[in-house]
Amino acid sequence: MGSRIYVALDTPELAQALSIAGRVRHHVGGFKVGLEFFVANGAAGVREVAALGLPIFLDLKLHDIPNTVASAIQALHDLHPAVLTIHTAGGRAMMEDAKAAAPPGTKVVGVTVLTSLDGRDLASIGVDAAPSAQVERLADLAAEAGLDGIVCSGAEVAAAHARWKHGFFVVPGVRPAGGDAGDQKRVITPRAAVDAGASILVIGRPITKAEDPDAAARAIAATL
Ligand SMILES: O=C(O)c1cc(=O)[nH]c(=O)n1[C@@H]1O[C@H](COP(=O)(O)O)[C@@H](O)[C@H]1O
Repeated sequence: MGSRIYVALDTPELAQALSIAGRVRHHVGGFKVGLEFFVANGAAGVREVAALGLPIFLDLKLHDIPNTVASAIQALHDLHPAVLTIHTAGGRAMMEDAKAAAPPGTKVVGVTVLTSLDGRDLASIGVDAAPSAQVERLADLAAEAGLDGIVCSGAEVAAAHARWKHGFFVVPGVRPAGGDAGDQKRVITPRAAVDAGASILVIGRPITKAEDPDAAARAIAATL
């Protein structure tokens, strides 16, 4: 299989996204474009990144009533992303309708507990569970709803994988040993994430903010 590394092109600047993508493309498995890129550049921008020839992970983290989420996914149909995100917190009916609305071949994955949150953050929004327990609960719900997999931190992926053998597990919050966590609270090294069962790794700043993004991507790939 190709590299498990998806680079998060987190910028609203199309030229900058294309420049980084072009530099790293031989050492990564795909490109993730998220909210800031999509708001600024829309579907046309996504097509330009897709033209580089690697799979696209469209990270819109949709979270709304079922009809609105399903309609938004239908409106994205001709982009055919390899991976598309929604929030599991939208509930079972929303997840079912999202999956039904997605193009065949698109993996619809549900974000569980954002990697920028810890147990105290969950308590502050009224979730009386540790991140690990909450991820397991939401993973079960995502599997029941027919999603393809989930997004979770490296700390939870082994337990989630044990419960859901054929699930697709996306792990962000990935930092090479000693790397700056920034706003991430639940981080893991690339190697440990793969060993724990990650299907793909989402890596942004450790590659995109490096002086030489291609060298950074190569160095991370060499640890896998
Ligand atoms: O769905 C995601 O990709 C995601 C989920 C999550 O829980 N945490 C998380 O960081 N992400 C994304 O993963 C990327 C992480 O970027 P870096 O922290 O720069 O590596 C960003 O694009 C986030 O939007």
